[in-house]
Amino acid sequence: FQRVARSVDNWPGFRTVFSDRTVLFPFSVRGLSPGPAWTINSKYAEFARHGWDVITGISIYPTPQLYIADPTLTKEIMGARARFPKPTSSYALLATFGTNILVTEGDEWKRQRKIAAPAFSEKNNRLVWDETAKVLDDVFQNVWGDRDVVELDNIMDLTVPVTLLVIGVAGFGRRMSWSEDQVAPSGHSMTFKDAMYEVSHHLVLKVLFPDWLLRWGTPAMRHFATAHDELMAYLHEMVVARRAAEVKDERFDLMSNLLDANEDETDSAAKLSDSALIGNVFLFLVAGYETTAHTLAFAFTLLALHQDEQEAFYQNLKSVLPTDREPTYEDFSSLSYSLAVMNETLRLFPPVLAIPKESAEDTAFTLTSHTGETRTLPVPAQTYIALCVASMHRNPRFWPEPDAFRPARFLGAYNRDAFQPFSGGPRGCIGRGFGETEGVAVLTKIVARYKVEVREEPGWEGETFERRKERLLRCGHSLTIFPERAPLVFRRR
Ligand code: HEM
Repeated sequence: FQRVARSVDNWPGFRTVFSDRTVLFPFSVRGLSPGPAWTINSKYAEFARHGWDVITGISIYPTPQLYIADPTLTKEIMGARARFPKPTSSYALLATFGTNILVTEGDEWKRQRKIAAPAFSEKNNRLVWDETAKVLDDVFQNVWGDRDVVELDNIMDLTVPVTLLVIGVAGFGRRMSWSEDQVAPSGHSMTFKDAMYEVSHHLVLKVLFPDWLLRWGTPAMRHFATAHDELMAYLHEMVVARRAAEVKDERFDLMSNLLDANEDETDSAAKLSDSALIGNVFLFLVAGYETTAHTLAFAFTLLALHQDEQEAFYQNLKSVLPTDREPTYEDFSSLSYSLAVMNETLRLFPPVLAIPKESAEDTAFTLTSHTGETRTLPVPAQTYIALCVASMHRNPRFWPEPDAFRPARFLGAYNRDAFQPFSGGPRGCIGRGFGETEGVAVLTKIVARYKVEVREEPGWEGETFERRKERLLRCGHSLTIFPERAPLVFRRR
């Protein structure tokens, strides 16, 4: 412990038994562990307390950890892939369906990214918009019908199914409707939607328990094991069906694009194996819906809490779409307010709280403290580095009133390096366009039609605004963070 602390020159930070990465101790207990979600729970406070935008973590791990909330250093590390590669073990649980672009590094990552990148094309973004619009029209007409007031026990009951339906069709060419997909098709014991939801929400079980225990354990474990098998079977079927299709009609969903790019690869050594194809398809599925579903859930909750901000957003939508015309993909560039609402939500609640990197070699950073002191921090090889975007997004040096919800701050100039919900550099999010297109389409179409409010519930009368905000925005944590329970009302305008 002393040796590890000395290796980083006793730089201030956490001194705990467990680190925030210890899966078997995922709690925040003073002196024992900061807990896995400390960056969102304490926001910027730990950095403010120590007076530096870089702090350390010394624990039972044999190597130190660095936590960074400084934009310039964050950008430098994201841009230098060879010096600061990804510790691929951090994402071991996302490799359970096969190797993929997120869990690889070096030449293997390059090979996979080359084949995966063309899938995220402009044509795919257009498809995302059109399909999102269709899913929402189905909800408006067939699920909410002519009701003027729709009450939801939890906003996730809307955003999760919508984003699953969108990734189903724009990711895999599998069109489903809200009500049709309630019954499992023959040969399956679970619907695709349910299998996907269960697996991504409880993926951590796969790391904690061996397969035999999952199959014979508690009902919850067995349910997870079944969902895992079902999802694997669905993914195989989808790849096989697409391969076997006699006529390959022009399709722009991610999976078709990925399979086409793999078949077009002339260098057979560069082609992806079946396992890598399934692994990437699974990754697109998880990365493609959960991040966006959770961001939209926070966005609607924030809009419901901040009626004045919602009104400003709505007035802007009326000016962009004056004749109550339905928005189309061509409107995307005019819908900068919708993107600003999404960005402000991503600033306050970035789904990926911290981006993991490690130092490939011994190096050092020269840093300046909040009081102007300059010091050099030695960084030994194999130091684990967490780019704490959730804390950086609340750093008051770059974000005035950092805890306030103010979408308009994204309409003017802002420090782009201090806003990294999608990471950046060569390993930045490949699905950013997909996520932004879907997010803007959902926010625009719903807020143009419905006013969103917090549902009044018995037992909470007389609650202060601060208390209500705290209750509705309390975070749960699966692969990404989400609002634990936010009951909202959608009122027809
Ligand atoms: C709000 C939406 C989204 C957010 C905030 C987000 C965030 C991120 C972040 C932070 C990373 C970097 C992770 C790391 O380096 O450890 C990442 C990578 C990735 N994302 Fe996203 N993402 C979003 C939507 C999507 C969507 C819709 C897809 C696909 C349909 C997607 C696919 C991927 C893939 C494949 C990678 C790995 C890229 C690589 O390592 O080369 N993401 N995303």
